[in-house]
Amino acid sequence: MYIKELSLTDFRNYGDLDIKLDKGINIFKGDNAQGKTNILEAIYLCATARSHRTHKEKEIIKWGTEAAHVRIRLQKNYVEDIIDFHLNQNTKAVAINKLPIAKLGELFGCLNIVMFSPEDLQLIKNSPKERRRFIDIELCQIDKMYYYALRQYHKVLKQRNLTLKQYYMTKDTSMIDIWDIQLEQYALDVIDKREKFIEELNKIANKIHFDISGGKESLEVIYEPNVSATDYSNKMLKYREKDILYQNTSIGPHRDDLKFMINGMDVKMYGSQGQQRTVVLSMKLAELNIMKQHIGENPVLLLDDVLSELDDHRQVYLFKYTKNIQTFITCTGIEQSVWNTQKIGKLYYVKEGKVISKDF
Ligand SMILES: Nc1ncnc2c1ncn2[C@@H]1O[C@H](COP(=O)(O)OP(=O)(O)OP(=O)(O)O)[C@@H](O)[C@H]1O
Repeated sequence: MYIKELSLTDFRNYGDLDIKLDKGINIFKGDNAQGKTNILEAIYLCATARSHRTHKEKEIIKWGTEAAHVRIRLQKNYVEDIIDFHLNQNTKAVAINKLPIAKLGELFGCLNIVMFSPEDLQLIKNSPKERRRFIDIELCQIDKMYYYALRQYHKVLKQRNLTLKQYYMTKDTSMIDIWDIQLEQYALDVIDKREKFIEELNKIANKIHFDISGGKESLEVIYEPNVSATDYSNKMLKYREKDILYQNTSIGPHRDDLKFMINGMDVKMYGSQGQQRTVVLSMKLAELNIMKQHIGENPVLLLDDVLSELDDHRQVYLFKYTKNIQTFITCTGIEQSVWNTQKIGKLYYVKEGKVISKDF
């Protein structure tokens, strides 16, 4: 799939923007704080209904205006889709082909993206939350049932935690029992789907990593569920007293993690910075590959200021695996390796929320 056209209205530092995009590589070049990442954020919003960098979505509305709007015209294998994302002070609304969707989850799978930014390079060192986010963003895009299970899981979890907080007044466990029955069904679904996904990811990331490391390193991606599906109900009962005491649910997939091993060594503890970066690159490329297999066409790749963080060798691999994929690159300067090895489709100069394009 590829994005043919992007229009922004009162989005971040853009008033009105309407740009046509290339099927191949689109580069957005400009100094810091000019609006390059804002473009990728708009695309990300149309894929996930969320911003990749803020939970306070009202921040995206251009200062001094009332509402922000993004429109994407998307070409898929056989059809053209239009995605409209609208945000005002009170509501967020999405329409696909001019028909408003009732639930934001319906958007998942319409535009598939993989984003790679310098923060991702910290994936291994960062908190488990970031690693869960990595799994969730990918899985939600390829499996709508996962999205619903995860959403329901978090909704019920919130209710259970609220009930735990009220326990000291009510001394009633019947409500906790009710939440536990519901929670179990969603938890097991989430664990099962994560398990299968990591198994697939592991196989592909291993091959890619082996290739990038010149056959020297064997990567293993290990799913570390906080609790296995078979132990789930027993552990929930066992930890209930503790949960009541701490007023929080201590067991479940909201505490899952991932572990990375190279030739049997824990990368988080012992890996060099270079090894950690290569693992993340392998993971991202595996992510692209899995998405392609599941949706039957290439997703769109967003590279936010990440090229300058990758050495020539890693850049070569990145581009080797992303041929024929529509790619958006933001940068302050263009790496020589890109000029030398890549056919650039369009180059955009970004300055103070204005964009000037140059065709190749
Ligand atoms: N709601 C908003 N209204 C108007 N301008 C905004 C809003 N939110 C952010 N900006 C402006 O957008 C600019 C930042 O844009 P962006 O994050 O895309 O920068 P960038 O070009 O990617 O920079 P860098 O290279 O530093 O990452 C800043 O000038 C900021 O003041």
